[in-house]
Amino acid sequence: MTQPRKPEGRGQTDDSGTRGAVATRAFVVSPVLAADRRAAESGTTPARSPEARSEEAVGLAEAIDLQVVSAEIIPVGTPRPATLIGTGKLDDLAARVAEAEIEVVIIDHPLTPVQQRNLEKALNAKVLDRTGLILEIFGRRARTKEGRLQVELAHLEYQRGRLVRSWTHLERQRGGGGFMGGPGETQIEADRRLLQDRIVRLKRELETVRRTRDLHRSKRRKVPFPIVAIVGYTNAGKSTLFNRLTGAAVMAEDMLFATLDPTLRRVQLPHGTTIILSDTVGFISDLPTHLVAAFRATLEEVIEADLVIHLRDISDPASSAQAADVEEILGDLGVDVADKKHVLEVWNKIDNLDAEKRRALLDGTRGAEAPLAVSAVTGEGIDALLAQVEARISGVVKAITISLTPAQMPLLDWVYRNGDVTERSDNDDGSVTMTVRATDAARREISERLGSRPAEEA
Ligand SMILES: Nc1nc2c(ncn2[C@@H]2O[C@H](COP(=O)(O)OP(=O)(O)OP(=O)(O)O)[C@@H](O)[C@H]2O)c(=O)[nH]1
Ligand SMILES: [Mg+2]
Repeated sequence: MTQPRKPEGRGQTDDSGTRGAVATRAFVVSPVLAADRRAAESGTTPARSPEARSEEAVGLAEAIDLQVVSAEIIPVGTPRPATLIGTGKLDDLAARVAEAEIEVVIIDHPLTPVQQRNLEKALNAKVLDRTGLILEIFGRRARTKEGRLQVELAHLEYQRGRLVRSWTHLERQRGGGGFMGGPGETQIEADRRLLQDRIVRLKRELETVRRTRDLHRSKRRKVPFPIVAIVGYTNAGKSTLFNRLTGAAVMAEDMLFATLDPTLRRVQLPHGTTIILSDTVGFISDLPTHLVAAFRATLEEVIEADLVIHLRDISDPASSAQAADVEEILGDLGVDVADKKHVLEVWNKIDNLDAEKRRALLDGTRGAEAPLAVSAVTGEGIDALLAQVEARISGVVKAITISLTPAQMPLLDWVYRNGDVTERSDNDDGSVTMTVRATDAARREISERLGSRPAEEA
């Protein structure tokens, strides 16, 4: 068995309980199944080491202010259906849980409801699996009404999935004389209906909130500025970069899922192009599917973005596994990650690398197609990033020259609001000729409204 490890870094919790209230003491247990290990070693996807996974689980636990007393990796040969972990290891764990006065045990592996219940009994502590933990974090972070509703919905869907599973399980057990003494079939049916009712009600409420937001969005969409969305694994430095580029003060913390609700800000690029920059929720491996689905609507900023910045923490040893996870989720959202014109990969935290690694990395990033390397903290590479973003966006924003006849003057105000007017001359015949910089969408609309195809400039 692996040595219990005292986690370092990140610690916003300590023994003295700096937050006044006494922190809840927790163990983080990462079961490593022999089958999972073999799959990882056969290497179809970039693998994370069990240590990296464990460290991430500690970060997740700390994100809900648990005081992680110990983190350990437990190899599991054959998973036990009742408890996942074998009896000997479980007894050993239970003794240490009691001794260290642990209230919560995080098991970084999916648990069936039965396993969760049995483990709670055996350990005499609350047990949360990875999905439960992530849902917990999201529940705490949600700020907007929509965010809260989305998390609640994901929670209910998660519960429903588990109810169904345990129900099937019990049905299989029927006649076998009561297995775990769980709720009876009718009770579960009733629970399920109750859940279903709440899900339906919640979805309706969410729909109302979304309609209002869509209204705001379509108003914003008329604004001629292209949207650039920063996405990436949780803790990659998205908010730090966002703050650096916008001068805003969005919460950037060494904490997983510091950002939940998307934040938008207007930014002016060096050559005058204005963009709307969006900071979004971080991604994580094994992100519960309910959660991805629930956040789909908020992630529409990403789906609709004119440019997606995929920010990676290149100093994290798990960086390539994280990038693979992010690309998978982006793909699920309908973003074509292979389209390098649309998705710009940026390597962050280069200040964290030692000189040798850094040189090796930067030598590899010289080519035109190579990712940009930056440090959101020191500001290194940021000018090059801005130039790159502007170059990409200039393909989206183009200048057009239009003329409004005196009869079309009522449209003048609209043009000003929907484009960036860079030149204007008022002609003797009462018409107005102007040069307008506008996005693809806005240009289309201008030509529709004017009933003519405006001349496009380079
Ligand atoms: N050394 C170094 N640290 C950085 C850099 N960029 C961000 N960080 C740190 O990384 C941690 C996470 O930064 P955030 O900006 O909150 O990351 P995020 O991607 O927004 O995270 P979530 O919102 O939780 O998904 C913070 O402690 C930052 O100070 C960088 O370029 N170099
Ligand atoms: Mg953030």
